[in-house]
Amino acid sequence: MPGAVTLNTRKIVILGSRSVGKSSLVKQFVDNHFAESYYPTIETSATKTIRYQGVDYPCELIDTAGQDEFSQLNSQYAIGIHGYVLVYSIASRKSFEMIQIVYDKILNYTGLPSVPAIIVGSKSDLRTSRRVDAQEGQQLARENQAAWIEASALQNQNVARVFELCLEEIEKTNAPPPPPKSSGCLVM
Ligand SMILES: Nc1nc2c(ncn2[C@@H]2O[C@H](COP(=O)(O)OP(=O)(O)OP(=O)(O)O)[C@@H](O)[C@H]2O)c(=O)[nH]1
Repeated sequence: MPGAVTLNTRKIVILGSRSVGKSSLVKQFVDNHFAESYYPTIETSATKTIRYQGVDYPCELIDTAGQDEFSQLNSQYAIGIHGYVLVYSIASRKSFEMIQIVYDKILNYTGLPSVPAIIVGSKSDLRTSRRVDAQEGQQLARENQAAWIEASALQNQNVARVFELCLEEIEKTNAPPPPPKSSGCLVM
């Protein structure tokens, strides 16, 4: 049933500064379409099924308005959310610096030590205007136990990977802990 909420439904929120390409990533992923024109988002939601380890997960992708350091995190983006796509533009240091601020707001709101997340360096096609090195993105992700990738909605590069990796982060957290290692010694 289209749009039905099932046990497998996962809610993913896309956050980041204004104009970093959040809507463009979602549009490219869901509709295979890229628009040059810029319309600031208020909030939209789209659904697409993503497969992970042979299981289909209908994912609700919640595309948000751009944040700045003064924006308050809407409670809707903290409660009942399974995973986060945190987007900066590789051509904007300010948008990169916003990632930690937004991530900390999520932790603050949820009271959790970490949440399933992927940090995305968007507009990777803008090579000559690059202001954030790949290594910096990777390090930020490591520090926050998040995944990381660079993507271009314009060139449709790594766009599907963004959402697949986010789902992977979510399901890693949901996975039961591995069985304890056998010591080779059985205590009866
Ligand atoms: N070169 C390039 N431009 C992009 C890319 N993705 C988005 N853009 C452009 O960047 C501008 C902003 O894109 P949006 O997707 O609307 O950005 P947003 O983050 O949703 O913006 P807000 O709704 O204000 O938060 C638009 O003019 C897009 O065409 C990309 O991968 N490469």
